[in-house]
Amino acid sequence: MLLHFTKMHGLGNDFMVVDLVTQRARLRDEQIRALADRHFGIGFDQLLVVEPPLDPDMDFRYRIFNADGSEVENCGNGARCFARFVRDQRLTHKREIRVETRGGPLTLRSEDDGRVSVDMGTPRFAPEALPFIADEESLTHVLDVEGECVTIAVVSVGNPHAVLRVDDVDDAPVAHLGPLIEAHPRFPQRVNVGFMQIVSRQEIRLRVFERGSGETLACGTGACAAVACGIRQGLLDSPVTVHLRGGDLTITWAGGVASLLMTGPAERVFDGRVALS
Ligand SMILES: N[C@H](CCC[C@H](N)C(=O)O)C(=O)O
Repeated sequence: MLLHFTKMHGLGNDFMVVDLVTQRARLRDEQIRALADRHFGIGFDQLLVVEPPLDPDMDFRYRIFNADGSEVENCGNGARCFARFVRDQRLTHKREIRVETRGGPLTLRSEDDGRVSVDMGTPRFAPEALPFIADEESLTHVLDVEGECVTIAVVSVGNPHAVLRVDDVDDAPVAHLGPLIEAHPRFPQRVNVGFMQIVSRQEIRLRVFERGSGETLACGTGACAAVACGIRQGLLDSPVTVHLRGGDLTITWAGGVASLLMTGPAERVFDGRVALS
């Protein structure tokens, strides 16, 4: 079968987006991994799948698969591209849609200036929310990484994140510590790893080694996670500008049970068709 898809990106975090509302297809893990390959396939950080909702109160089901084929709970940059895609494809005319994900419901709003605002829900710091193996909830935790003691903060924004502070993201040990923390045994379902440099109380620089995809140019849930941890530790004041390698996001959070709000761009690159074996 020929599968129609659209290649999109949010600040260089790139996606293959597939409409399975008007198309019928089942994608197996090995097919997703093959399509993710940047040399022998299409190449993407995540595959985003649009499906009819299971809950009639929702507009769509939003499924997310990493480059390694693992299905995950949330994808912030992808949510903005999802919102643009369903309107471009005339699957909805609504400006504001509610979508169901494995990590819970999201509200996506397409703004007049072409950007998309996403209500990312309430951050959860309890270790069991990630899951993360720890004796108690704490502002930070010390992780033994091959004999090196690494101080991290942990948070779930639907998907799990560990956030480290670094003096300068440009020489942060992303390639070394990223995979070691991603697969650390205290994270039974692995974890996304953020390296945060605090520039001021309302500005950070951030690099993210993503679970199942490696370092990406930007990570929306990673930006939300870093800001939530920084505000909770009294280091940041909302709203925060997050400088990622692919561009900037604005993250707002009033604390407590308030939602994290993210606003940023969503770009289409090309449409294509791929033969599924
Ligand atoms: N790039 C996505 C994050 C994907 C999360 C995925 N790497 C996971 O395993 O949770 C974002 O913009 O939020």
